[in-house]
Amino acid sequence: MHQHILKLYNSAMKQQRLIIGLMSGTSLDGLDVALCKVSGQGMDTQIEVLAFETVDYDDDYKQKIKKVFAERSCDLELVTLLHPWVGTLHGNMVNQCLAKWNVAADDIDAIASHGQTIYHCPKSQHAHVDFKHGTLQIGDSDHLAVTTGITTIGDFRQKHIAAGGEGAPLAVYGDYLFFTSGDENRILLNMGGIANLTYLPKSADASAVFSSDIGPGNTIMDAYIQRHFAPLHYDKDSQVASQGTVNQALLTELCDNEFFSLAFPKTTGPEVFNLQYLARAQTATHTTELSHQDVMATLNRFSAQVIAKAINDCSAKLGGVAVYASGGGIHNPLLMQHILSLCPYLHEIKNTQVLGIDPDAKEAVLFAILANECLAGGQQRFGNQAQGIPTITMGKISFAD
Ligand SMILES: Nc1ncnc2c1ncn2[C@@H]1O[C@H](COP(=O)(O)OP(=O)(O)OP(=O)(O)O)[C@@H](O)[C@H]1O
Ligand SMILES: CC(=O)N[C@H]1[C@@H]2OC[C@@H](O2)[C@@H](O)[C@@H]1O[C@H](C)C(=O)O
Repeated sequence: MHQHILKLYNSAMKQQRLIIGLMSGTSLDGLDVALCKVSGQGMDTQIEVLAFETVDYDDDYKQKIKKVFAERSCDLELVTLLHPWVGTLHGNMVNQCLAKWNVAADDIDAIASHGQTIYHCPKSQHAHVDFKHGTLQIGDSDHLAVTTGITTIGDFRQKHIAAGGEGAPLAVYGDYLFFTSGDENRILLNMGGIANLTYLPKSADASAVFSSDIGPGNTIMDAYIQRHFAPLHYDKDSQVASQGTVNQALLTELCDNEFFSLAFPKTTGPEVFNLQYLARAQTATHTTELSHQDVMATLNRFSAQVIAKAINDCSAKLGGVAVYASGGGIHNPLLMQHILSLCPYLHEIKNTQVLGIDPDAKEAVLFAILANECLAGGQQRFGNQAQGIPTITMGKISFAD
């Protein structure tokens, strides 16, 4: 037997595994690195986050990725070069975290790497009749494995598409295994660049569970701030949006997109919700002269409105519901205030910290759970295919040498 297969077998047989979950999201703010102690599998999965760090990207990374990110036309040579470059960079960032945490690479069973999405095009968002869903993450796992010396499981989304899903969101797999509660109906809400939610009835009925993207979380707000308030990357503590007034005509136009009338589950990305989307809405409503503060106030309300509508649609099915939020949007006070005001039956929106998971680490942890399933799971049946949750093992395995 090859030594790597033997080591994998031994990892799979352990009571507890150390898995590093990595997420590099659509906001391009940094690489989320979560060192997780994982035991069990399926509905018995237990996770403890031993250490978490967001390793910030420098301007060089952001500039390079932005040249290809969500672009229909771009330099194919650059894409080819970025694929190994991002993998090696992520590997170096993991090494940096391990040194800081004083943890040896040999003690880690696996890295679970999401990679960097550069283009996402579900069937609903492209016009090619010959093609179905597609999504592309760069940062090849072989480069991470060789750079860190740690077996790396990556490229999770392709199997989802191969098995009939749209490639996203994958949150449902981890959310269902880890956050389902027999005591209450739950919505797990993540507000990153794109917002998504997972619907978890307390019945734990797998056929009723689903995850769906909702629409923009921070992505258009971030892009607007980067365009008009550089070098700021985002509207820290809603400082800009709080100074403006919502423009109702623009808000109505922004909400007028067929994505919002598609049934759950569905997926989207910054390929649709971007500055061009905003510019078209401003032109249509003759609001191109609005102040930056008013535009930001309107964008903030827009995100809140689509998120609140999704929560309201789910809670109408679930009855009483508790919402647990994660992702950078929880740090945007105006956004949180708007969402609460649009869901009057909610007394509060908690965050996943009360369930034991740092809300900024949650997506990285989800990929650690997927890697754990790849290694030691595989017995869990998920809900029905129609809900976009095929029962599959995700992730490709890269060895260190
Ligand atoms: N203090 C803050 N005030 C306002 N917004 C904030 C604050 N901190 C973080 N954010 C927002 O959160 C964003 C980062 O969120 P997060 O890291 O969850 O996104 P992501 O994981 O890259 O996206 P996705 O989940 O779509 O892949 C920032 O770009 C910013 O918009
Ligand atoms: C294609 C892609 O990378 N999508 C991300 C993005 O960020 C949030 C939302 O859009 C979600 O669909 C997904 O990530 C999470 C982790 C998911 O798959 O559940």
